[in-house]
Amino acid sequence: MPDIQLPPAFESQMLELLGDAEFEQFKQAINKPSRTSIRLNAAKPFSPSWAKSPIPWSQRGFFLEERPSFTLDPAIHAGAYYVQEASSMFIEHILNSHAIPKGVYLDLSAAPGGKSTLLSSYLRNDGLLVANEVIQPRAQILKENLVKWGLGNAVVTNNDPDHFEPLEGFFDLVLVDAPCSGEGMFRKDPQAREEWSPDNVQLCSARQKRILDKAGALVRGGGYLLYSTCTFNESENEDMIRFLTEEFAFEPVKVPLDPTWNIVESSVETPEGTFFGYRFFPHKVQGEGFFITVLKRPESASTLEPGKIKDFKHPVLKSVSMNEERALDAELGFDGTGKYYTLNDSYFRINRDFFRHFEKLSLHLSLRYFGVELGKKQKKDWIPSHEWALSLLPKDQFQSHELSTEQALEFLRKNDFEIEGLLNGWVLMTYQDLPLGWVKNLGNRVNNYYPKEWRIRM
Ligand SMILES: C[S@@+](CC[C@H](N)C(=O)[O-])C[C@H]1O[C@@H](n2cnc3c(N)ncnc32)[C@H](O)[C@@H]1O
Repeated sequence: MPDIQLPPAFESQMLELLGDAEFEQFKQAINKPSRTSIRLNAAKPFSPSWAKSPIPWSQRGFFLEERPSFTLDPAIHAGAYYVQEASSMFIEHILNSHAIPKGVYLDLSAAPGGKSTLLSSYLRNDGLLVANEVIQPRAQILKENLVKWGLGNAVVTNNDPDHFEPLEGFFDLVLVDAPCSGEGMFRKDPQAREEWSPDNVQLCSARQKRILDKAGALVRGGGYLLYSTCTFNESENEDMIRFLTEEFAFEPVKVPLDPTWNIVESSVETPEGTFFGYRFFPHKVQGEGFFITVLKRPESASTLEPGKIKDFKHPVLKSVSMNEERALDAELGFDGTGKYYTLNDSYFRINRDFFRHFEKLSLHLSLRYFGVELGKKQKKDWIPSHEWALSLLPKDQFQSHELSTEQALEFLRKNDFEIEGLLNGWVLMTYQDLPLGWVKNLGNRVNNYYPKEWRIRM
């Protein structure tokens, strides 16, 4: 493979940042293939034999020896793991090392959803994640990935950062994983190299300021802002720390590092004190280029409580009466911790602890998905949704059937295939005990209900 050609202006920039000797190591590193890594979903037990080398700053992240054909592994379609670049998993270490309080989190630039699945796992039942993506088709992919992850604690929205203005001071944590010039992706992504220019860096930096100008105000008193990019230059990184501290009251947060991790800490002096950034260089860590900083809003900063909405009125969402909720819990074998809504005759469930937050959000944002969609009711029968199949919610009233790898792949291709010994009705298909979706046995034939738009084509 010929050496990767780098834009000359980028070479000068990196030489300045790293010095001669280290720049040589950097060039050598980006000419080597990147290492594939995955993060397991703790809520969906699965221990592949091929996940042996742990990523030091992550409890569930593993490097793989080679890149398998993920599409042909049914477990990935069941949400048992997510393919994620190792440096990004550092967010897990930030959350755990500071025991950052759970609550209502916002991932403002969330698609395709790697960091949202991480935040969703951290929050479990003690929080609500708003995963937002401004570009509509990307919001769809984000929804799909969170549905597969299955924790039911996320709301997917499709909004511009400007639309969040009525929610200033509402979030316990805001993550801005900003669109950037992508210098850290040069090894993996030739397009990032072709599109790079000093002018583009300045354009990205101006856009990041516009995003942060909104995002900074969304964090409640005592809450946290995480800002990250996959680029190395200071204009898109340290300059954003300066900008945030000029525009808003923030306190610095230092992240404890193990020196063997080789993550490079930078410091930024401001009138508010010394702030910190963390850089991942491919010649120092086994991951792609990444930068992240953590800032904390002072306790005295303004906070927006969700308040009590007396009569929840929404153009398309309807809340379900208490009586019907009790009946649903009894019928479905749920534990009573959920609150239900209907949308186009389909039932949705969210964690009751956060329903006030959810209702407030729903009045300001463009919802693409929330909680778990359960499906529709026809008289006494349920037409269960695919989302319910992939969620952690009980599905005890349905029979289930374990598939072999070949059968699971046929199911995921949405092909018809022979299954012996099924009772009539809805049957949950599982692979290594992980739910994959539904079939309906009509007696004379079995219909495959895997969503058409998700089917695999290999
Ligand atoms: C680095 S990617 C996010 C990756 C994602 N956080 C993950 O871990 O999977 C940046 C995202 O920002 C979105 N974006 C683009 N322009 C934006 C803007 N003006 N405001 C907010 N987000 C924007 C892009 O569509 C893209 O999905």
